Amino acid sequence: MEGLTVSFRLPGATVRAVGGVDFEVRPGRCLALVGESGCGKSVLAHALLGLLPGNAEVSGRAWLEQEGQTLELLGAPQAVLARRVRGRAVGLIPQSPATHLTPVRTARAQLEEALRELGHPRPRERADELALRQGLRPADLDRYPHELSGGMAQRVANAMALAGDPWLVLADEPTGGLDRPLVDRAMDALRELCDEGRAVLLITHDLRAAERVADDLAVMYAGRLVETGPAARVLDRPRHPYAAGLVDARPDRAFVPIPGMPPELTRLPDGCAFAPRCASADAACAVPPALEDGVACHHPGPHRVSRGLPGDDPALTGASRAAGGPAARGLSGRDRAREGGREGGRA
Ligand SMILES: Nc1ncnc2c1ncn2[C@@H]1O[C@H](COP(=O)(O)OP(=O)(O)OP(=O)(O)O)[C@@H](O)[C@H]1O
Ligand code: NI
Repeated sequence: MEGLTVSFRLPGATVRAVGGVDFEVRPGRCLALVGESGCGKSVLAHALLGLLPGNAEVSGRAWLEQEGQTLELLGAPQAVLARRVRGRAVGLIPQSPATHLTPVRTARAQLEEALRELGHPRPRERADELALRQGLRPADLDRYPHELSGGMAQRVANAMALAGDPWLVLADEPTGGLDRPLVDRAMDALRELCDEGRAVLLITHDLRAAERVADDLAVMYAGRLVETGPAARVLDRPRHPYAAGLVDARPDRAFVPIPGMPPELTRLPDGCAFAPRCASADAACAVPPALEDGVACHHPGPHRVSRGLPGDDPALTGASRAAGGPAARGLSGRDRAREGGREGGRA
């Protein structure tokens, strides 16, 4: 994706929801896009699939490269997006799953219909398989949407997104309404998708969930990326003051909110959008910083961040503490690399 920009025209104002975002998601990898509510994460995902309303102006380029074929998504006609992209090459796990299910038909009817439309030969068996993979019992699919808890509706939506065997999965807050064990399970399911060779873009507020699954992290603020890099590095040693603030705001870390509020997207400051909330801001910040070497800041850290809740073993991260320490976990390759790196650092 290069220079993805989205503005919404409103009477008397323009909302600049996404302001020139570049990134890449590769097969077998998970990129987590994190940032506060309203920073443009869902708009970005919807732009890729041609799902924005008529008052949206989109510019930039986004190439979907699959099996030697390249499709530029932002300029693609709706018919092409409908036939080749949505639900097929790209699966979207929507942010409010319950609103995407029809109330008058069972989850199974809707999932099997999606599978039939995709030409699946055995929709019933495949629906059961998709349900089991999400930790649902096949019988749960026979419920109507109002009979599903929020967490179950979420898992039905996840199953629907995977029905077409997508190559790229856009998971927009796929853990809404799930408690921690189910969040962990949902993240492990995303990890499996990566390990099968799919690309995953995870959109989340939940840094602990991101830490569990993501290879790479992109931190978004007021429609722009402020820091990108390997997830473990960004979470351990963030360089942008906003990224450091997000880490310290984690409920399983210092739990200190970032002071102030994000700017209005109709009246963005001329310089760095984070400057009004930033302890390091000075005159240099009147000029908007470009993203260079993975950070968009005139005074990049490394910043010291909290390692755990007060009184906890500071050597353990939140995720490893919850799981009983690194040794207690079945570590993924990414985790092993990270833990290995840490051991290496100590030695
Ligand atoms: N159709 C629209 N018209 C005008 N503004 C819009 C429209 N859709 C979204 N916006 C604005 O774009 C901005 C980004 O919204 P978006 O939904 O992408 O945020 P988000 O990062 O996904 O937040 P959350 O974490 O709460 O889901 C918000 O300020 C929102 O109000
Ligand atoms: Ni959103």
